[in-house]
Amino acid sequence: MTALLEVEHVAVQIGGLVAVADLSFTVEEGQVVSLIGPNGAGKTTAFNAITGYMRPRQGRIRFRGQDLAGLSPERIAALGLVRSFQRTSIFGPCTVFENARMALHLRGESGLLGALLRLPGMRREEARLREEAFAMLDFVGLTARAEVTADSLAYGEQRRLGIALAAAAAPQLLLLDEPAAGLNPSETAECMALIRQLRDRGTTILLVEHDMAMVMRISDRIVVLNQGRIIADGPPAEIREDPEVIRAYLGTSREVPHAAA
Ligand SMILES: Nc1ncnc2c1ncn2[C@@H]1O[C@H](COP(=O)(O)OP(=O)(O)OP(=O)(O)O)[C@@H](O)[C@H]1O
Repeated sequence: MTALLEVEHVAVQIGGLVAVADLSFTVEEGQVVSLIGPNGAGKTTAFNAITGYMRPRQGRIRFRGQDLAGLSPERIAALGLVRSFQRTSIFGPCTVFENARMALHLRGESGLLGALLRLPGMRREEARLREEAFAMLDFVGLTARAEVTADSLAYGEQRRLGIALAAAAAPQLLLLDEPAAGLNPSETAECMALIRQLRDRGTTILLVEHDMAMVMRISDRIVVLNQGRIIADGPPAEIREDPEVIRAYLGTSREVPHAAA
């Protein structure tokens, strides 16, 4: 069976610097795959290449068998490959509910313009979107916060809303860039539960994350990058014991870190 995402010998250059030297890995449908590595390893660059924000100098990226070369980020998102950003894409002055509803509109089913003009038939559509927006907020545990402005949410709540907004597009593959960054342990646990729920609903997840405890617990597979190259690819139990991974993270020390980096 073809993998959902196939990355083959991808290299990305930024100015004179080779940010990703030779990257090959696959993501199978239904899995949570984590891309990890020390600072500057090339993880964000890999995300940028996969989602069309940067053009690889060489190599091939295929999603559901389709070559993504030359496609814009919007086109790639429309194919079902969506990313969330390290800084969330929520709109602070709007309410949490309005953010959710906007994300559903942007998914493009009803058309924002039609909704704004309140064309005939749009009322029923609007009621359906409203219901769906509340279902989405319920899914991420933010129903009670629906009417507050997004910028008054606690940090962990903002991150959950950010994931919900990316998930609103009902992507087949969701790329999450450090979803647990800055979260406390209980917020991290909530974030992890949310990722599992998304996976259980049929969304495949590719994750960049520094919190190793989370990565070890949530991943089906871990791909380890160091200086733009893959040094290991396997299940968590294998990665934890891999001598090259241990060296990359800790120099001569013995263990891959368990706590947040
Ligand atoms: N806009 C840029 N201009 C110049 N160099 C860049 C730029 N973005 C990334 N780099 C360089 O490319 C390499 C890979 O960076 P990248 O951000 O992909 O790493 P990362 O693994 O995501 O790191 P981190 O964990 O710190 O986010 C690094 O050497 C970095 O300094």
